[in-house]
Amino acid sequence: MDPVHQDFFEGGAGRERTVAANERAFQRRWIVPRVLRATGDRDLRTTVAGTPLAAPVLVAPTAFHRLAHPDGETATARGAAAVGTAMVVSMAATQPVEEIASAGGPLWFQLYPQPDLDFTEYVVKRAESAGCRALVVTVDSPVFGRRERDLRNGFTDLPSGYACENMRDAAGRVRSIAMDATAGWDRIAWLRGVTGLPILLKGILHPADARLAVEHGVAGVIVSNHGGRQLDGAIPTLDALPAVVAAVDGQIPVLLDGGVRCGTDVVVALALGARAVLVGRPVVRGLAAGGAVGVREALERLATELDLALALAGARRPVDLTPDQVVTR
Ligand SMILES: Cc1cc2nc3c(=O)[nH]c(=O)nc-3n(C[C@H](O)[C@H](O)[C@H](O)COP(=O)(O)O)c2cc1C
Ligand SMILES: CCCCC(=O)C(=O)O
Repeated sequence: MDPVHQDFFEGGAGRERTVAANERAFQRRWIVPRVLRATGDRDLRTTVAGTPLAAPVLVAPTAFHRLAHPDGETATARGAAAVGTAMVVSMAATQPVEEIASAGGPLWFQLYPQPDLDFTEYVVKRAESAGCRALVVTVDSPVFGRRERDLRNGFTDLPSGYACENMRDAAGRVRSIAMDATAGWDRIAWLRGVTGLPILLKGILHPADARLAVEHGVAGVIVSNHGGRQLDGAIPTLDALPAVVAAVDGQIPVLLDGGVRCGTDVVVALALGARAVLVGRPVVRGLAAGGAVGVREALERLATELDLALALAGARRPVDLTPDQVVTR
């Protein structure tokens, strides 16, 4: 891969403290196994916002897949479909959502709220018509994070020949993605009026925001700091998870992304109350290394490791894990 593009995929904001801390937070947790109780077949399946998943690991929305592999987002979607999980298509995808949907697996669509409401509605309708089953609204990006690697590399836009295909307006012109600092909670209420799709908010870290999310009738929240690409110094997601879980009090599912790299990481997040996790960079790395097969192998490996870790932790199903099975040292 072009090292400039690799820096885009791997990098984060500022001094990349949060990028590093997301992974480190998992290293500080230890699993306390239970014994002699997880009898019978294990079952990794779960359902989130109406979408059944073979395992509680989804593909996080990440931008610009054609820069990682010529087959782009379509390959990622094929890899996800092969393992029976959902892919969240980024608004900054380099292929049209209709084409990505041809892979056949369940898709959700990630939206950056745009200041042009008519255009926002147009994009949402398009995702809906393409068969996307949920809308993931990214709320941690009122402005764009300062990515030092990209600034140093002069990487400010897609190279020519590539476009954010889902940013085409009705006239076929590609708009640039705006970060909308004017979007408030009323925008979520507005979105609920323009789509019947379940809405999940991505980028919740504060328990008070989690409660507001419940009050605004969303179908779920994703505890996320955008993989450390927005606010450098933001709390590691695993550290933020317990308070968010307590705040929503079982009313909606809580998902988490950031730093999930292996099956035991998934066990820790589930035990602390996440319904499912999403993975960003591991999927991009799989895509870069081997296209659809690489994505499939990265996700299969996580599912296999999760199955093994569940068995050894004494859980038959993800919901059997309990918070007392994780300690912090
Ligand atoms: C290269 C890259 C591009 C991303 N693009 C988007 C995006 O378009 N929309 C979005 O909501 N999040 C985006 N994210 C954030 C991811 O959805 C997710 O929060 C993060 O990658 C999870 O952390 P992980 O990479 O450690 O798994 C991006 C992350 C990366 C690494
Ligand atoms: C305008 C592209 C946004 C991509 C993104 O969210 C990221 O790189 O983290």
